[in-house]
Amino acid sequence: MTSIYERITHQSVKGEQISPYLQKEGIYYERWSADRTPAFVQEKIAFSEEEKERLLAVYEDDVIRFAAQKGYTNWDIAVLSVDTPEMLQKFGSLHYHKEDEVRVVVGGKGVFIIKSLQREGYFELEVSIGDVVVVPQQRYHAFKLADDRKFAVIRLFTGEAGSVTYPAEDLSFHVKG
Ligand SMILES: CSCCC(=O)C(=O)O
Ligand SMILES: [Fe+2]
Ligand code: NI
Repeated sequence: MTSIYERITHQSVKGEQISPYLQKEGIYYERWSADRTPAFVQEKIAFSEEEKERLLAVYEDDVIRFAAQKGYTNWDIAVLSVDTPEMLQKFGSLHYHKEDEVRVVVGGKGVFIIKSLQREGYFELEVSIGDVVVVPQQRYHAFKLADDRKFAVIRLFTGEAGSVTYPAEDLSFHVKG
């Protein structure tokens, strides 16, 4: 269930407060139907290439519509878990991109840690299957797994470079909070 936790104020934001909160923070958010998830997504941590293709296929119509609507030109699927320490390390470090970070959650749960526009510090956005999130270019953020230790997303890009990661410096940031 989507939720927000403000690290500085220790406030939580849930339910219908989520959309207005993210709008004020400049984070695009929408919900897609999550009732199309193939059974293997719940049962496994790592997916075969064939399973990744199957997962992309069940979202393909929505992905094509969304890409056309927002001008994204290509997409792929990324699966993070305790079995992908290098990706966890890379995305767990504070960073930004020079294009939007566009993620459709198609498996598991995850936490985006995003630098607030409204106040000092960072807020944590926990997302799950069906959540669509766009972290705008240049925005400082990081990522960590949630309690079910795996996270599968469809990533949409505007350029061939994909989402190149640029390290960000902020001494007040700690991925654990
Ligand atoms: C793998 S989705 C979220 C992690 C992230 O910040 C990124 O992909 O750049
Ligand atoms: Fe990122
Ligand atoms: Ni520290």
